[in-house]
Amino acid sequence: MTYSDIIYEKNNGIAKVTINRPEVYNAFRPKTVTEMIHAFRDAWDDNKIGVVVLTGTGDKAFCVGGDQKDRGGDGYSGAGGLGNGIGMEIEELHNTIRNIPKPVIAAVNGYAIGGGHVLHVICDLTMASDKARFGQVGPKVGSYDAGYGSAYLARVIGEKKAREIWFLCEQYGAEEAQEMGLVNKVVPHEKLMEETEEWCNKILEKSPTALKMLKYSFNADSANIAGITQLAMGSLAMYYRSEEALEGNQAFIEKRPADFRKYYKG
Ligand SMILES: CC(C)(COP(=O)(O)OP(=O)(O)OC[C@H]1O[C@@H](n2cnc3c(N)ncnc32)[C@H](O)[C@@H]1OP(=O)(O)O)[C@@H](O)C(=O)NCCC(=O)NCCSC(=O)CCC(=O)c1ccccc1C(=O)O
Repeated sequence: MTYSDIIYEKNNGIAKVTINRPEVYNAFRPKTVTEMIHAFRDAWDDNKIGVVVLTGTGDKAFCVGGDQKDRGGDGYSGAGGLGNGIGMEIEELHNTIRNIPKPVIAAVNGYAIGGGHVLHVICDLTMASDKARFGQVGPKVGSYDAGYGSAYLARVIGEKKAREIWFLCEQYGAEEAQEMGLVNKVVPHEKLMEETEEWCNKILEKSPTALKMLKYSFNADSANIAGITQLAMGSLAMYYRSEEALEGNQAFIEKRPADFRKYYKG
């Protein structure tokens, strides 16, 4: 596969997947997601690779979720049978990052927002630049991730904080994210890749089979969330087709606040 939306590199046991759409803050479209799945599967298949790094191009954003300009009344533009009706194979990508039997490190170099935030949550470890910003925006733009994005987030940081993140849609700096257990380590922005590679090399000194079984064990305890994710993505596909969801999407594109008040009926 020739990649246009990502950069995929392999070096000394480390595979690096870089989302490469800086003009939209590394938002993903259907093609981006398909390319990411392909790259993660290659890293899975390659026995010389022991660890995968996920990051974004530039110093503005890691990833800000789905490309809102690619979304309309039928969900994202790749509409078809794959992807549970959403129009992109995001559920498959989430499961691939979860199930690849090698540690995946998110190197968060800027905004990790919306579906981009969900990606770092699913990764095994998160290394954050001191300039990184974290948050969910779904309810502001007529969207949600009620699978790993909420249920697994609550496992990671606890129910109260997870609910706050989704219900208030605020942003959190790197230090605050570390305090709530959302990231493992915060480093100076310019040292992000150096420090991430140091962790990769520490991991590569360990037994790959032990690491694989440990990842399976950690995953087993939250494996039911794969089922919740199926339901969540199926319901999201239906929600995307509603007037209420479209209002959020249109408001973002038109750079105006969404008017959701009219949907509080009674
Ligand atoms: C990321 C922001 C907080 C950055 O704000 P700011 O610094 O003020 O910069 P902006 O001027 O807003 O943005 C700069 C530039 O980037 C464009 N852009 C930003 N985000 C997106 C995007 N998601 N899609 C397309 N383009 C984007 C923006 O338009 C500007 O370009 P101009 O040409 O200058 O206009 C802020 O931008 C922000 O909040 N962005 C919205 C992010 C967003 O809506 N993400 C999707 C949320 S959906 C979700 O959270 C749950 C759903 C989910 O996870 C999911 C599940 C299944 C499939 C898909 C998704 C999914 O993520 O959509």
